[in-house]
Amino acid sequence: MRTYILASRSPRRKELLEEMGLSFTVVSMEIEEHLRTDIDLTKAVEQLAYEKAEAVARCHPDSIVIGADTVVALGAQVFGKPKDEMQAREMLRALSGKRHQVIGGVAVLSAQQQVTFSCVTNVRFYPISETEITDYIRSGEPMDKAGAYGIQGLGKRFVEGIEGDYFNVVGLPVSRLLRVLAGFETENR
Ligand SMILES: Cc1cn([C@H]2C[C@H](O)[C@@H](COP(=O)(O)OP(=O)(O)OP(=O)(O)O)O2)c(=O)[nH]c1=O
Repeated sequence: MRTYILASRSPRRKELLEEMGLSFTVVSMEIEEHLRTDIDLTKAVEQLAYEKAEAVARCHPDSIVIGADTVVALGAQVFGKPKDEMQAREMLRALSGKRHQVIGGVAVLSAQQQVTFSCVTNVRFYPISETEITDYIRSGEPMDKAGAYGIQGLGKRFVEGIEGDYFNVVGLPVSRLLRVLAGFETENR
């Protein structure tokens, strides 16, 4: 039986996988996250997930390594994690009253097999006032999250509606991932 490694520092991804009863360790490598703009956005996000997983898989060839990446797309604009509070404010202003896509890329790698996939969830925000934005930034919640919000936290107050996988927004499309992992299990038998 192979061991699983989650190649991510995200506490949300760890929690989501733990809730599913998967036994795994966390090993993450610092990689330079560069989102390609010459390919389709979903493919570029998958590629980042792949790079995160591959950096760890190289040192752990006997494990099944899971990498993930999440970005927020508003038309042609793509938001990762805000660099500072000013950028968080700009992202929240842009998302206010609009519908955006949360794109999650996932890569699962073993020595024998590599699967990458992406998941898109539509999220619509109510209009958000400057005061709400200021209060929200003061909470500290936006700073380590793509699009500067956390749907699972105080950020839920902005959400008018959602279409698609909620858990993809939180950081990991767990149900699809478990199905992919089941394929790796079969391969191991
Ligand atoms: C939109 C949204 C994102 N997020 C989080 C999920 C991810 O942790 C983060 C996006 O940043 P990522 O760069 O995808 O991941 P990370 O830096 O947290 O972790 P690692 O690269 O080590 O895997 O935003 C939420 O927690 N809630 C939300 O509603």
